[in-house]
Amino acid sequence: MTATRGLEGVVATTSSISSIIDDTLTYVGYNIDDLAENASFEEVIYLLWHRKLPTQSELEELKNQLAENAGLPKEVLEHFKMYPIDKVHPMAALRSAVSLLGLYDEEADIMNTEANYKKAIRLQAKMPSIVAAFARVRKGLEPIAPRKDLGFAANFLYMLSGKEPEPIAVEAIDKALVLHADHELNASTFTARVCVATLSDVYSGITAAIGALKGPLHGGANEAVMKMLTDIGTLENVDSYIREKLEKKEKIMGFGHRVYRQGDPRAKHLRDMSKKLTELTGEPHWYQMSTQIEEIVTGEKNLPPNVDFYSASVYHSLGIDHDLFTPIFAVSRVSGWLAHILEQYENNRLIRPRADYTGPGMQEYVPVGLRG
Ligand SMILES: CC(=O)SCCNC(=O)CCNC(=O)[C@H](O)C(C)(C)COP(=O)(O)OP(=O)(O)OC[C@H]1O[C@@H](n2cnc3c(N)ncnc32)[C@H](O)[C@@H]1OP(=O)(O)O
Ligand SMILES: O=C([O-])CC(=O)C(=O)O
Repeated sequence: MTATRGLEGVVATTSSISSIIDDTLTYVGYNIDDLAENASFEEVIYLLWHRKLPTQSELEELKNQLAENAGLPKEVLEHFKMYPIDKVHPMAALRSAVSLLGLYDEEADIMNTEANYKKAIRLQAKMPSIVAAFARVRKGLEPIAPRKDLGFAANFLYMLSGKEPEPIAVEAIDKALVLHADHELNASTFTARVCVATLSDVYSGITAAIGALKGPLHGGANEAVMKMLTDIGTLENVDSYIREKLEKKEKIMGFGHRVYRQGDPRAKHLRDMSKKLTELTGEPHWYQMSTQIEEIVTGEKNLPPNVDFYSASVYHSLGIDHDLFTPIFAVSRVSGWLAHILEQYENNRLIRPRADYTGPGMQEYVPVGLRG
């Protein structure tokens, strides 16, 4: 048995949800460029869960279901107040809150297709409410109840700030949600599938996936990119900062990808948004620094930016706290995780690979008193 490090190139399942072929990303056969330009996030959720775009009435029904289910049980809101709130990362709070939600869902362990679909709606609906509520509670502010008349992206921004968001902010968040919704068998989606393949419940699968997304080699990279931009500070510092990191063989966050070779097709949409939004906020240096970093890293290492790179300056320009960047990724990606969880249940087999053992050979047990 020979191990493939990081399971690179290993095909671990079939799936009809999204594909990456020759650096082209599609959701159910629709090119991500087409969806980013034209589809709303709610349409994408429907697409991932039903493998078809919704009719107008199907879309309205989904939007109503999401709006109806966006409220949080008071126990979850109360729980936030018990956290050491100034030390807790919002991804850890989200992970704990989703796990807690499972305790208050009477259908949590009912495993039929209908009950699982209803849980998918509830989780998708409540994720932005959790992120927004935690973001406010930690600042000593009251959580804001979701509004039924707002779309998914607008409601999220409204719950964060308490103000009706500008159309340009809604458009940017909606597009970011579309771009992050699914991505074949990435680490967090694989985690979700491994978890539920034991026939564990949906809440366990999503809790596990949030844990996997949190790491800086995956979803956590967007926050790390903003930290790097902040550390660099000025355009003049970019060159020396990046070249020094490369010389020390340190990774530049937001670059590289396990699957894409020529580049991540999502990055250009975020780059365009970053340019537009940073100009609008009067802080074009974030975009300029980012393009300068891209030039050096592609030139020196031939590594193109991934989805996390330009999303950092996009979210920053929308006034979002930097440690909420990865939770926003989760608010979107939960749609993909749920699609994969439902797909796994439909055709389940336990996921259990092997390990190439590298420890010592057979040893004789020695009682503790006789050990040297
Ligand atoms: C939504 C997402 O999850 S997108 C990915 C988000 N993560 C990041 O942006 C973190 C930075 N990027 C990385 O760490 C990697 O490119 C990953 C994790 C995305 C992919 O990792 P892998 O396919 O395992 O590649 P691996 O880490 O083995 O790197 C291969 C080589 O490229 C180099 N490399 C890869 N990414 C980078 C980077 N961002 N900066 C500098 N060098 C890099 C590695 O140092 C390694 O070089 P070596 O062969 O000389 O040792
Ligand atoms: O596919 C991956 O390995 C990581 C990624 O880009 C994503 O999850 O969006």
